[in-house]
Order: sequence, then C-alpha cells, then structure tokens
Amino acid sequence: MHSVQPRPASFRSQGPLRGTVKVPGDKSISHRSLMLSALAVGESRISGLLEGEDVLATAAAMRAMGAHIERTGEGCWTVHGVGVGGLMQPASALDMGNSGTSTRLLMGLVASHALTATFIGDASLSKRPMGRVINPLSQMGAEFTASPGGTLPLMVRGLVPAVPIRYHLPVASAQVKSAVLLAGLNTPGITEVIEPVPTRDHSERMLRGFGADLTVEIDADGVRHIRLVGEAELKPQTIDVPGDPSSAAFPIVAALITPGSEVTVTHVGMNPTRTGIFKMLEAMGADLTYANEREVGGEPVADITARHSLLRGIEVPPDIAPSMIDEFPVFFVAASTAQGQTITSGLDELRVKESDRLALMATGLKAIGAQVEEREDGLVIQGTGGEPLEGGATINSALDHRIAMSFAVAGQHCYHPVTVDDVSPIATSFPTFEAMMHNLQETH
Ligand SMILES: O=C(O)C1=C[C@@H](OP(=O)(O)O)[C@@H](O)[C@H](O)C1
Ligand SMILES: C=C(OP(=O)(O)O)C(=O)O
Repeated sequence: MHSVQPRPASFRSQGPLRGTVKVPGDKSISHRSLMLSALAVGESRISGLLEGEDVLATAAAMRAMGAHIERTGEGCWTVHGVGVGGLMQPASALDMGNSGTSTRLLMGLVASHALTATFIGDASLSKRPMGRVINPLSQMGAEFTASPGGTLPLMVRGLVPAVPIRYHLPVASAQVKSAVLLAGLNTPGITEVIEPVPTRDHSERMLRGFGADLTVEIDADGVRHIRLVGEAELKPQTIDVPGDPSSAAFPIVAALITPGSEVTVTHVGMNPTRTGIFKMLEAMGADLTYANEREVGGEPVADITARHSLLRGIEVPPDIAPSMIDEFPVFFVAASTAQGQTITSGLDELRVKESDRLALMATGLKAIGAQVEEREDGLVIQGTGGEPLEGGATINSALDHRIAMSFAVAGQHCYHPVTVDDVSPIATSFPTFEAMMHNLQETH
C-alpha cells in the first residue's frame, strides 16, 4: 500500500504538451481478470494488467484464498485458478488498501463460498458505504459483522449453497451489480440483477468470455435484466487488458486545456459504458480524433488524439453520469477553463468515492481561482474562457488519486504552481502518471 508519509508535489505550466503515450491497463478489467482467472480451472494468462496498488490488493487477496498468481513480466501475469467453489479460508484479514472495487467484488465472491473473511482498508476506504453490497448478499444468505454505518473493518461468513436472488439495483453501481453476479457464480439456480441505468458491463462481458451462462435482456423501458446460471464452470482465458479510459482522461484534458498541445493516447478502452467523458468533451467543442479502432479481448479499443481546444460550457445530462463517473474530477477542471457555464447534476455518488469528490473539487478549484457553486448533487462552474486559472494554492486530496491527478492537470494551465498535498495515492490506479506528464513536457 502507498507510503504513510505524505508526498507533496507541485505542478506548473510549462508550455504545450506533446507526444504519444500509453496509459496503464484498465483498473476494472484488471480486477475482474484476476478474480475470474482465479475461479477458472487451469492457467489463464493476462497481459497489460494494471500494476497499481488497488489491483495488487486484489491479487494478494486471491492468493490468500488459494489461487496461484505469478508475475512473469511487465503487466504479464499467469493465474492458476481453484475453480468456482474452490476458494479457501484466508489465514489473515484481507487488506483492500484504498480499493472499493476489490472490497465489494470480493465480498460477493466470499458470500457464496464456505469461508469467513475479514476485510480491512485505509482511512478513505474505511469510510465508504458497504451496506449497498451487504443488503443483497445477506439476502443470498451470507452473514456480516460490519463497523458502524456498514463500513470496514467487516467480516463476511459465506453460505453454501447460497440462495439465488432477483435484485433490483437501488443505486447505479457496477460494483454492486458485480458483487451479486460474482456471488451468483457459486449459487445454484439463476441469479438476476435488474439494472435501470446501465453501468460498466465488464463483468458481464468477461463472465461470458470465461464460459459462464449469462444473458442480458433489455426490456421495453430500457431496463437491463442480467441473468447468470450458477454453479458455473469457468474455462481459463488469455486476456489482453486495454488501456484505462479513466486514466486516459487526464492527459487528454491536459492537452485540451493547454495551448499548443497535441497528445495521442494509444490502446484506450472504448467500451460505450465508459466513454461518457469523451462524448461530453466533444459536446464542449474538444478536438478529439480516434484512430486504429479495433477489438481486443471482447472490448473495443482506439488511439485517441487530443488537440488544444477552446471548450464551451454545457449542461451534462445526469443519465450519462455512470459512463463517466470517475472522470468528473478532471472534467470539472476542463469546465473551469471553458467559455461559459457548465452545469452538472445527479452526481450524489461522487460524495461516497475515495473522498467526497464534489466537496473536494469545489474547494480545490475555488482555491486556484475557479468560479464554482457546489450544489447537493453537482457543481456549477463558470469557466475562464480559455484563460489560465490563478493557481498558487495547496490542495487537500484526502487520499484520493483522482483528486490528486485532476489538480496536477489543472496546474498545467495556471499562472502559479498548484501543490497537491500528497501524490502517493496516485499509485493506486496510475503509477506512471507523473513520469508520463513529465515526458509529455519534454518531448519537444
Ligand atoms: O465496477 C468497477 O470496476 C467500478 C465501478 C465504479 O464504482 P461504483 O460501482 O461504486 O459506481 C467506479 O467508480 C469504480 O472506479 C470502478
Ligand atoms: C472510485 C474509484 O475506485 P474504487 O471504488 O475501486 O476505490 C476510482 O478509481 O475512482
């Protein structure tokens, strides 16, 4: 896990950003590829795995529950799975670090296995709500002892056989959806998740890729009914993890707001449940072009080129939020230097991420001179019309990698340097971020 000592860093405007970069593998796909490989019988091979702390926490947990997981080269891993139903009692508490995805998805896996596991995490993760997965998993028969407010540390005792459920998602969350589906893997009968607003569908795609019997039906109201036949047998796979669009958003926004910039990010995942950020930036007038569009391991991929653009403020439709949920912090940075007003709403979920991302972004952006109104469920931002922001402040990033990276990007287009109080959490999702930003400044 990242260092206990905070590591502050300053980010300043250093002229145009130019060059071609590759961002690390998709975090969501990386977690799932380790989990499903660990449940297949035989050897799976993964390339392009994100070697960030969140994913390493998943790898350590799957090892602690019996899978053989080995790193064979940069981003290359082999996994010998134990089979669905074969997870073993871990010898000690599973340390999830900063990772909500690891925690919630693994709670699902444990819920239908004959074992008891304790989940612990860092100060940020220990504040995040787990009731949203405890509820459906309790209906399936798992037992929980959680800290007050349904938080970590918590203990899960799985039930075998678990009880299949039909679960209406009360919140648009791919983590909740995935927790229930993963619990359904070792549950007799059909586990169904009903999803009124689509969220990232990597679990569905990958479960099918591993040979699970999973169907998705979209009814007349556009509601998705995801049905998984339990007691599945998963077959080992070879997985090439595409680059993470959530990580690509940082150099792309940096290029869009910094005059004279042109940056290409190669091999970016373009799954339509993830590309809301690019659509919204384009709606603001961003010059984005896509090349080399192809499919990699069941996921669409492209190379994206971003050129400096004068962005115009927009109203973001709330139903697009799940497809850009992690990109709002950096999107707010883009809005702060756009022409006119950007209005966002329906973003209550941002208050329960690694930090309260609405509050932290509003406070931080105001501190560097942006005009921001914080509302209950969104921000309203009056942009500078392309002028740099003032900068010259130290930002509280509250153990949140995306807040830290967003203000690093903001620093590219400020009159005075922006200091981020602690950049060490960036290693949870994007260990090469600082080096990449440096390269984009140096290649010209
Ligand atoms: O399923 C996933 O891999 C994720 C789902 C999202 O969380 P929610 O399900 O809480 O929206 C996202 O914010 C997180 O970074 C990764
Ligand atoms: C919310 C995030 O991750 P997690 O929920 O896995 O901690 C994120 O990466 O922005």
